[in-house]
Amino acid sequence: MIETNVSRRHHETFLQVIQSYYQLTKPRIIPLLLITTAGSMWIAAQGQVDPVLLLVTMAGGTLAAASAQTINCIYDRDIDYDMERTRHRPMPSGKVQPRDALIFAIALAVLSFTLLTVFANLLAAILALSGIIFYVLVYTHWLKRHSTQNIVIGGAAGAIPALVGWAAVTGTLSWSAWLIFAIVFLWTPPHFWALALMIRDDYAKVGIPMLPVVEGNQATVKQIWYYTLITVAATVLLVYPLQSCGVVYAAIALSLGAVFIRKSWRLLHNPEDRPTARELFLFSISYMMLLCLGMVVDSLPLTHHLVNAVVNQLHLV
Ligand code: HEM
Ligand SMILES: CC(C)=CCC/C(C)=C/CC/C(C)=C/COP(=O)(O)OP(=O)(O)O
Repeated sequence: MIETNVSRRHHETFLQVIQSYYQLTKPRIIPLLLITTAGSMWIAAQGQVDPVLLLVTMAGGTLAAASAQTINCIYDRDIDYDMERTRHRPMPSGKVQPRDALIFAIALAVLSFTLLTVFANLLAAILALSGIIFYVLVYTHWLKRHSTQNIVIGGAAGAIPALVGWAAVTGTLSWSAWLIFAIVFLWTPPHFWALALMIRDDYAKVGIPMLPVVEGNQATVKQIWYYTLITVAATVLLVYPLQSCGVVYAAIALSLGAVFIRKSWRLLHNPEDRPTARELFLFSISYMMLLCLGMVVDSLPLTHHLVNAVVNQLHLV
């Protein structure tokens, strides 16, 4: 009986340790990063992605993002302790020691690099590694605590998974790859600043110079508005002049863009309204997810057949 209790306690502790390491990787953000990788892979492969390559690239991307986030958790443990939203993360709550977390992060990065080099290619591996380095050095160390433009420039790290996907399929980077990168890059300010408007006080408390803290809500919603317009305009360039996507993607991108612009417009006229900011933040996630799924669906051979059939029918009429 006593033995059973002891082994149950060991079991619980083991599960808690696993859970703490899992939390260090900020796992809720990773699926969307992978969806941008997938969108890019499908366009690059013209709708026919090798399932093994897909699996390897997703795994490599996951490991790289997890490594980057873990190092960010180590570095930011001081401010994470002071903010309500982040106080219960494994580092500030003392569940994982910095040294152990660092070993974990390095192991993840090495695994990611090896996996991508062996089963995808060196360019994909180098890009993923540069994503980690950029996120840690440029965003976390250099900009986050020092500039209102922290997430604009730092946001480039979050756009790198799209490049990884393209590189994994083709071994090179093309204009379309850079355009998908640009779409995620330009989308990041509306995504993050909408959230920053909601949790401005938390950032102010720890002295992080997020735009709403330093320049106020009015200036922030104006910036969100401009970035929203440029993001939507950028999504169209994949159709024309790059011709990497067709009508199905165009319809999806324009419909999503219209909603994104409408919500951003509402925030522009209600800069102090938290529910409006929250709505835009939540929509930004659906927007990126559906846009990338639109890229995938558009690129499928079946979609091309259907579109051609419809066009032929229209010609006959
Ligand atoms: C520098 C750029 C970025 C910053 C500063 C940022 C910041 C944040 C923050 C602070 C949250 C709230 C998370 C929480 O409550 O713990 C969040 C949520 C989220 N972010 Fe971002 N983000 C950035 C870029 C991205 C990118 C590139 C993606 C994916 C393409 C992304 C996907 C998400 C998702 C899916 C959520 C919701 C997670 C949930 O359900 O809780 N973010 N972001
Ligand atoms: C290819 C590759 C490895 C890319 C990795 C890039 C990456 C991890 C991007 C995510 C960006 C992000 C969610 C930042 C959170 O900001 P924060 O850490 O300031 O948020 P917090 O206030 O919640 O700590």
